[in-house]
Amino acid sequence: MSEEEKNDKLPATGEILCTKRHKYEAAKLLGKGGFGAVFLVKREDGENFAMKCESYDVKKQVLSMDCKVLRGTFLIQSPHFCQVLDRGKVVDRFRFLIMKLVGRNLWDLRIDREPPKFTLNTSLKAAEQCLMAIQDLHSVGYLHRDIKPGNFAVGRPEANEHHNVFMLDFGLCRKFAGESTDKDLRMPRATAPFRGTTRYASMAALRQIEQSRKDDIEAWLYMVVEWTVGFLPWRRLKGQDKEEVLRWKEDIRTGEAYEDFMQGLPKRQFTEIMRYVDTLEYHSIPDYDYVHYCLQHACKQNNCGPTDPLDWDPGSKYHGPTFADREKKQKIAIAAGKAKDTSKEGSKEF
Ligand SMILES: Nc1ncnc2c1ncn2[C@@H]1O[C@H](COP(=O)(O)OP(=O)(O)OP(=O)(O)O)[C@@H](O)[C@H]1O
Repeated sequence: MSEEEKNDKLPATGEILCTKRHKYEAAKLLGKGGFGAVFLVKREDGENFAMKCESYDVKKQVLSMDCKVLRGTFLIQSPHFCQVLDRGKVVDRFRFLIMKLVGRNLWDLRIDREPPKFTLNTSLKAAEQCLMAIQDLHSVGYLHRDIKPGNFAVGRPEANEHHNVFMLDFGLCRKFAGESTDKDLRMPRATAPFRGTTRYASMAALRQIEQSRKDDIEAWLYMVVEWTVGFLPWRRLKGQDKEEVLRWKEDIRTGEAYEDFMQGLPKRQFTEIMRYVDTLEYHSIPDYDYVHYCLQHACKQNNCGPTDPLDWDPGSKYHGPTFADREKKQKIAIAAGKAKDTSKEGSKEF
């Protein structure tokens, strides 16, 4: 099937899509995949949203996974996920969901810089938010399995959300908690087909071993290193070069390759994170607080202040969500007896 045939079922710019509640006009294509696309849409009241659509031709439906995951993260009121506001379908063509519109993704934001890297302050602050997003996703029982900079975006400046990082694209998510009432961890499969992006994939994923929470953290680490240094040593290798990328990832753990890899990074804290991640096993519950503590330590050692500005908003004090805010909010909610301590759910029950 040609690209055109694959996509001719998707909406055209200017097309009007109706749900039971609203009408939306497809205004602009924001991103396109094999059997799906994301559009900027305008609601009849003039408000802008993002519409993610999936063609009926798709072999494996993933839009329902986006929905399930985003319902879970909405229930815990995580600030790192877009709320789904509406959904619908155009029979025989595509299904769609309407969600909060966010801004630029963290791949594009880095690539546009000269040299293409973030300041250490920005890398560490974005790293903290992405870690919280991963922790929230795990707390509702899902693994992401495709942690990469293109799957994180900042909010829109018009909405004053550009200090907030959002996680996107749940098409490769997998529920790691069993369906039984005691929420046991699912049994790992003997081998698991590769899911993810070679450049950021964990060593276990590249070896086709069933992924678990630690693998999202390992991928997060490669992403943060790329932001900070501007590249990863295996940047020239392609998606199909899995064995070579795996060899690189093994090599950077010792000797000369380790020393080179740590160039330009807060060496002590990044070594601690890498060594810590390497101690984790399939069943391990990552100690997110410990990883966060290492990031905080890296900030302090390098004079990155809590309100130092982000690279994409150099004129304003940083006001994005932090670990400290989250703990404060939880304490207030728990004290008021209004909320369950869901952030720790993963660690207690799974
Ligand atoms: N809520 C949103 N607001 C604005 N832009 C978005 C939103 N969701 C996704 N996008 C943009 O559309 C692109 C594709 O989105 P997403 O990753 O969810 O879809 P996909 O079809 O699975 O894409 P891919 O195959 O590239 O991962 C993203 O990189 C992002 O730039």
